[in-house]
Amino acid sequence: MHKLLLKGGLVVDPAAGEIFPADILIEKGKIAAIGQDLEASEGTVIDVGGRLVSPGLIDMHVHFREPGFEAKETIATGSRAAARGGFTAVACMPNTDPVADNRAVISYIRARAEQAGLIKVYPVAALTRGSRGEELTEMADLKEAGAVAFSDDGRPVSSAAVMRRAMQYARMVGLPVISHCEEPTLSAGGVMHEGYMSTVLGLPGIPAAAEEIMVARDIILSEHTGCPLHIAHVSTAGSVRLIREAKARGVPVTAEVTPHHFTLTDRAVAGYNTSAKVNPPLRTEEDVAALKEALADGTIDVIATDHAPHTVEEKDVEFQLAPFGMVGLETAVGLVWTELVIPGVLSPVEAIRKLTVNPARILGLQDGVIRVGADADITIIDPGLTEVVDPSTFASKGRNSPFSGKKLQGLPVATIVRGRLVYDRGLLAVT
Ligand SMILES: NC(=O)N[C@@H](CC(=O)O)C(=O)O
Ligand SMILES: [Zn+2]
Ligand SMILES: [Zn+2]
Repeated sequence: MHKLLLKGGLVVDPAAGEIFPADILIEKGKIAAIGQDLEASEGTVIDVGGRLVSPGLIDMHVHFREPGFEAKETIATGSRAAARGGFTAVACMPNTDPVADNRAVISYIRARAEQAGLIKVYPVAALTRGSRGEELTEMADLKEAGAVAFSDDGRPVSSAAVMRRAMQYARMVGLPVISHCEEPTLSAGGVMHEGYMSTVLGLPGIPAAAEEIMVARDIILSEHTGCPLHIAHVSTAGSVRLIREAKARGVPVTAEVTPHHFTLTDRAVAGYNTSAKVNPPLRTEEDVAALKEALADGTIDVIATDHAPHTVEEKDVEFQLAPFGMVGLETAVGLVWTELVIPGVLSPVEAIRKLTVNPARILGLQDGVIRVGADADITIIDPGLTEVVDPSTFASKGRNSPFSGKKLQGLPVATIVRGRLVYDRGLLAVT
C-alpha cells in the first residue's frame, strides 16, 4: 500500500508534553517511523514547512443528526465538517430519531460513518430508553455494538435514582457516563442565561444554579458509585469550583468546555441573534474567566465543540422559538488558538492535549497519540494562518455560527486519517 512522508514538521507529542522537529513516515495507514531526514523510496511526500504536526484531533461531543434529522446534518456532511476542522475522530451524541438506545442504531451509525469514509465516528449510546430518563438501556449490548460512553445529552436525567442506577451499571460495563447537567424545574421556559442581559432583553432566563445543582448531584453519585463521570459543556464558575473540589478529593470526574463558552458572553444574544442561542446558555464575563482558569489549571480536561447544526429555517424565527445549538467543528481550532494559545492561557501542547490524549483516555480509545505502530491520524496546524469566519463556506449543513465575521488565527491545513489525506487546504507542497 501507499507510503506517505511528512517532511519538515514540528511534531507535537501531547502525552510527553514535547514539541520537536521530525519527519513522519506512514505505511499501510500506520506510523512507521518518526525521526530526522527520513526518506521514502516511493509514495507521496508532503512538505509540512515547519508547521505543527499533531496527533489527529478528537471532538468527543458532536451531533451528527442521523438517523432522523438529515436536513440538519448527516454523518457524511458532519464527517466532512470534522475533517475540514482538523478532527480525525468524533464521538456523536444519541439524540437522533430513533434515539441511539439500541444495537441497531449504533450499528447503523457506524455503517454510515464507514460509507462516508473520512473520519472515525464513535457512537455514544443513550443512558435511558428514548432518553426519557426512566428505564436504563441494555448497556452491555450497546458496548458490544461499539458504544464508547453513555449519555442522554440534550435532555437532563431528572431522577437521581435513575442516574445512580445508570452509573452503577455503566461502571460494571466499564464505560463512562457523560452528563448534560440541567435541573429542569429551574431551566424550564428559559432561553438564555438568567442575569442582567436577560432582564434587559426581556427574555426568560436559565440560572447558573440549574447547571450547578446537577453537577453537584452527579459528582456525589460518581463518588458513591465509583463510576467515571464526564461533565459535558461546563458553562459556569460554580460548576468549575465543584469539579475542582471533587477532583482534589479523588472523585473520578472529568469535564469539557466548548469554544463558544470560553469565548462569548450573554451579550452575544443582544439583537436576538438566534445563532447565539445554545444550551447551556452563554454566561457572563466572570464565568468565561473561570473557565479559562480551569482550562489552565487542568480542572477542565477537554475542549469539545458540542457541534449542534440546525437548518436556517429552524433558526430564522423569534428567539424564544428557535432551537438551542450552534455549529462548532469548523471554527474550533481557530478559536482555541485565537482565544487560548495566542493570549497565553494554554501552551500549544496543553491545548492539543485537551483535543487528543485527554478525550481518548476518557473514552478508552487508542487514538490521540503519535507513536510508531499507531494509526496514522494526524492534523497539521498552521499557527500563523488567519481567516475570517464565513459560514457559507462550511462543509457542515449548519450555518448557525455566532462567529460569522470573526477573524481567527491558527488553523488546520491538512487532516490525515489512517494515512489518507481527508482534508487539504492546498497550502502544502505535495510531490
Ligand atoms: N447544545 C445545544 O444547544 N443543543 C444540542 C443538545 C445538547 O447538547 O444538549 C442539540 O442537540 O441541538
Ligand atoms: Zn447537552
Ligand atoms: Zn450536545
